[in-house]
Amino acid sequence: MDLFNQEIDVDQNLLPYGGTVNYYGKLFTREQANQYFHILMDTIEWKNDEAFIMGKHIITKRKVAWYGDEEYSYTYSRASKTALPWTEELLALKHIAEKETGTNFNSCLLNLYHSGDEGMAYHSDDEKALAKDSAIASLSFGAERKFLLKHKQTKETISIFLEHGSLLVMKGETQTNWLHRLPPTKKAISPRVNLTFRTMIA
Ligand SMILES: O=C(O)CCC(=O)C(=O)O
Ligand SMILES: [Fe+2]
Repeated sequence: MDLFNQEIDVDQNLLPYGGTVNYYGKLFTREQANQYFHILMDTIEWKNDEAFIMGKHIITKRKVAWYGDEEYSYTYSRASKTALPWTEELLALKHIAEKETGTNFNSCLLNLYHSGDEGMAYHSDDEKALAKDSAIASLSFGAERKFLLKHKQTKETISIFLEHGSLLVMKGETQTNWLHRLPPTKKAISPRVNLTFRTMIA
């Protein structure tokens, strides 16, 4: 699959300690990635995200969607969602992520950032409903954005550029020891779609 990224060592751990993050680079040609981007924009049931933060009901500009094998319920910041059944393209992308990583996934959380104004604050994907220390495969389409990881104790920060049509994997103890965020940026004005394939405990 990695015909375009012969220079990328997918086994290289980008974290110095406390977890494993591998960047696979671009899995698709520009044309294929453009096609997936447009299909996802058009076919996914995008909704503004809701959360309760410090007692306040927040509605984000960023849109989200949640798909899975079953009608999993996913709760964070006291707002819950029920997984929708896979679309044809999501299932195809899930199979590609599974083949690349050698891991099976049963659900996918999608994010749509309309522009560089929208991002995601530091968090770990360590909810109880997720299998502990399971791999998370993150596919990106659209605007290239910076992705940051910060160690919870040492505060050491790692920066990765997520390209159009690329795959990033976080696994092992990454969610236990590291936070991650997608910072807003003045540079990217075009939209970005991100898919994170996950394993929910049935
Ligand atoms: O958009 C991204 O690359 C990160 C998304 C993310 O961290 C999440 O959905 O939990
Ligand atoms: Fe996350």
